[in-house]
Amino acid sequence: MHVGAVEPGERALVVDDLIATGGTLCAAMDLLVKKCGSIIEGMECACIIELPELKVCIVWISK
Ligand SMILES: O=P(O)(O)OC[C@H]1O[C@H](OP(=O)(O)OP(=O)(O)O)[C@H](O)[C@@H]1O
Ligand SMILES: Nc1ncnc2[nH]cnc12
Repeated sequence: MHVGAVEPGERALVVDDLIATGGTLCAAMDLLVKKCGSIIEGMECACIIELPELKVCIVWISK
């Protein structure tokens, strides 16, 4: 993620191409909150492909 990628007042959509354990997607969300949390109005995430055999269910809560 580049410095200044998200500016004050903007919304953020985090997209990962594939979700396996969800670790990468959660880490990206955590990074956004850590760096820009106080200036982001809304955050959502999405993935294109999931691996259903892993039966992953993500509950991400901003810390
Ligand atoms: O849900 P997770 O368990 O975190 O796994 C998903 C991540 O794994 C893959 O990336 P990878 O680390 O293989 O690198 P790549 O993007 O270069 O393929 C994929 O692109 C996701 O970003
Ligand atoms: N279990 C998995 N299968 C395929 N690609 C992956 N990328 C990360 N985890 C993966």
